Amino acid sequence: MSTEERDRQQRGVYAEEDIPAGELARMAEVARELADDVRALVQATVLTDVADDRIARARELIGQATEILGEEHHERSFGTRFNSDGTHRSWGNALTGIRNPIAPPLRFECFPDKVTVDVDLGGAYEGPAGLVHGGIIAAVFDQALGHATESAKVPGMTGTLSIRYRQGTRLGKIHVEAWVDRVEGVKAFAKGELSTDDGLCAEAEGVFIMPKWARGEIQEKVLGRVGD
Ligand SMILES: CCCCCCCC/C=C\CCCCCCCC(=O)SCCNC(=O)CCNC(=O)[C@H](O)C(C)(C)COP(=O)(O)OP(=O)(O)OC[C@H]1O[C@@H](n2cnc3c(N)ncnc32)[C@H](O)[C@@H]1OP(=O)(O)O
Repeated sequence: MSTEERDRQQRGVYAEEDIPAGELARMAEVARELADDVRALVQATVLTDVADDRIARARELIGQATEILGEEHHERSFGTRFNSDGTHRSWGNALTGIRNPIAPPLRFECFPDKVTVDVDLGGAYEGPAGLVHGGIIAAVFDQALGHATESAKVPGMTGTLSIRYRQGTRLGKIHVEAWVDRVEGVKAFAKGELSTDDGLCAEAEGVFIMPKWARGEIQEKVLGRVGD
């Protein structure tokens, strides 16, 4: 596939919608509840200690649920949908997506100078025994620093991300802060810190770049709207 064809396809993932606010709120509630249930299922799967016959029964039920959910579905991914009311939604996002059970999910608070997020990472996010997986920490930072750039109206895709793991992050509650350090043209340099009751656990810095294919129309849309 040529670069032009790939860029065209990538721009096409950004869909336009016209859903009334009340209907959107209802859809969000349904999506959240389903993802919460499946997240609980993931946690139960990791931690279960029941006998084989109970696992076989659970698998039967999970199979039925998967079949029902698959009756109608999006083709490949949820993408980002721009609504006529000025919001956009990325409900499939692996870290924040409200209908994605893989997402912890992260819910950011935005301040003029930074974004913050508090989340409880349970047994499904384990790396070293009892500790959060380093790749999960990197993913959380990627999203948090990315969110800081979006909040500061200089959004971009991750060009480079580096992380300094200072001490193991115990499974449980984490607090993350991220902010934009400086901007140079299409590049936003962001930084972040992750802490727990044990203190500072990891620090990150990264470069977020508005890609060539998104400069212009898509850039304007993203900058002009709020979303989840
Ligand atoms: C709708 C708009 C879409 C974009 C905005 C997103 C909206 C944000 C919305 C919501 C935020 C939510 C938060 C998201 C968080 C999650 C983020 C991720 O997981 S992103 C997935 C992982 N990252 C990738 O897959 C990137 C893959 N790489 C690329 O696409 C390109 O290589 C890209 C965009 C990084 C740069 O390519 P070029 O062609 O568009 O830009 P060129 O013109 O070559 O470079 C511009 C400048 O950047 C430097 N640069 C290029 N690549 C770099 C790199 N990897 N690291 C550092 N600098 C780099 C260059 O040297 C140049 O600098 P000089 O202007 O000359 O000073």
